[in-house]
Amino acid sequence: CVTCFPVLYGYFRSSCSWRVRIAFALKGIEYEQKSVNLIKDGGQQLTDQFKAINPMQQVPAVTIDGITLSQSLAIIQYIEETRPEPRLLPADPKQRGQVRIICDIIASGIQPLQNLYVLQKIGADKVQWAQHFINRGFEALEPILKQTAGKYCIGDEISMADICLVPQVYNAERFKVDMSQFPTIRRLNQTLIEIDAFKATHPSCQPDTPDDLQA
Ligand SMILES: O=C(O)/C=C\C(=O)CC(=O)CC(=O)O
Repeated sequence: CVTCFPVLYGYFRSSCSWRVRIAFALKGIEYEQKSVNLIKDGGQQLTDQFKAINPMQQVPAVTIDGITLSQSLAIIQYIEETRPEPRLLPADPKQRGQVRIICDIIASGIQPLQNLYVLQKIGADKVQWAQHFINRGFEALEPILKQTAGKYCIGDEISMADICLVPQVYNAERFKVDMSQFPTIRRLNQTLIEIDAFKATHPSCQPDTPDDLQA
């Protein structure tokens, strides 16, 4: 359907689903949410029905403009290219490069190593494992952000870097990472989390958030 609202297949505390919710919110795009419960029934993402939507059997996936997209950054880039206002990538190519460093460190270098699938596969202590990879990534992000940040990750304009950072800090807090080691990341997160598009899309207030985790 080309005329109806985009549909986001996601899960309240999937950090990658949250990235897409923030992007929709920042751009003021109305969308419908369909919950894919990653825990219930052994994981609804593993059903044949969902596999037809995303063969990687992960959230998020989005149907929009008559096509189905998966992979949060691909989704956000599509939204950016088709609904350019307000922009989520700076005009300056150097700053765009910096945005992409932050996004890639998080989306390739941290989150995939601490996601549910990996934690379920490894025999090791889940919390220690997750902490290790989040710490390793944040140790790289901290000095980079110290150089690039203004009010937000890259200067004073919200970008895809901020969209990736906040949900990753949420995961860090979930895994009890000591955030006092990362003052720049912590400061940016505190600023961003007060902005409507980040607040309204928080895992604690989604349609599929369980009652005991509701804010
Ligand atoms: O524990 C659960 O309830 C299930 C999964 C998640 O929240 C999401 C992840 O696996 C990690 C992530 O999104 O970064």
